[in-house]
Amino acid sequence: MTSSTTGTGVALPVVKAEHLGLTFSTNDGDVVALSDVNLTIEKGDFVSFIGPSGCGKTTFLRTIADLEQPTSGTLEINGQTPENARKDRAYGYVFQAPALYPWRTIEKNIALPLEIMGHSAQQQAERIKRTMDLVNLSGFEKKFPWQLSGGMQQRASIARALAFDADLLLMDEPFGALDEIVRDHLNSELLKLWDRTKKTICFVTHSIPEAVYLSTKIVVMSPRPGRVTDIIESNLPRERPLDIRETPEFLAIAARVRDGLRAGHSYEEVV
Ligand SMILES: Nc1ncnc2c1ncn2[C@@H]1O[C@H](COP(=O)(O)OP(=O)(O)OP(=O)(O)O)[C@@H](O)[C@H]1O
Repeated sequence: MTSSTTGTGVALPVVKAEHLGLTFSTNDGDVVALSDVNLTIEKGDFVSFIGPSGCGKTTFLRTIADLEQPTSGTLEINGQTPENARKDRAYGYVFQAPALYPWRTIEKNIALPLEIMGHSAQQQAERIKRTMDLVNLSGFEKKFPWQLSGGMQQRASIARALAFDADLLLMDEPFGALDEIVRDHLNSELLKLWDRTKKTICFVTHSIPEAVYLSTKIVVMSPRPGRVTDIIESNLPRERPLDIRETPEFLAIAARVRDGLRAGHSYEEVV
């Protein structure tokens, strides 16, 4: 893996966007998905992106993952271009829907990218065991996706993304389709996993409580064109029981996120 420190040993930001813009050319004209986005994400940050539909959250994640190409500005991942970071397997990606192959067992789903990367059977088995443990799915290796609940399937997708052993995890509304109780549970598991693995996480959400509960940094975005309207640093402790959501400190951060969304004239659209 390419070094992510400068020559002087100073850690490089994991993500650095400067004046980043992305305009899609469509038959109906140009769509400005991202405009003048400036953002630095440091190693170990848990960054949530919140904003109404169409403000460019997914596009930003996809640009980090080299699935979309910026049309202006610069974007570096560990000091590299997105293309080189992708080749370096710098990130794991978790999609909104679990996207597991129904004809493969959970362990075979996790193994697939490892097979493609040429890992030996023993390496695959080790990684499958480690990541299944991390997401509390041990014992379900031989099950098929359709034999698991929605929350368990999403945990399996997280295990698959973790199996790359990348330091950066990109998560696009991974719990959006789950009911609130399952979501609470997975949020608290994800925080523990983040704490144990020291990964950097970029997390897209529509939920203010979810963003505040999870993040060290909350990026508030606004649409037409997609831009960053506020970046809120959270001073909540790293260890967060679920009832932290009732504390004045938590509510104060949530109020600031809400204000940021209102300032972008978009609050009414956020659920
Ligand atoms: N491939 C594409 N071609 C043209 N326009 C696109 C494309 N992908 C996204 N867009 C447009 O770019 C804008 C940003 O879309 P994006 O999916 O990033 O928003 P989002 O904030 O993630 O929305 P949501 O919360 O609904 O997922 C939208 O106006 C969308 O219609």
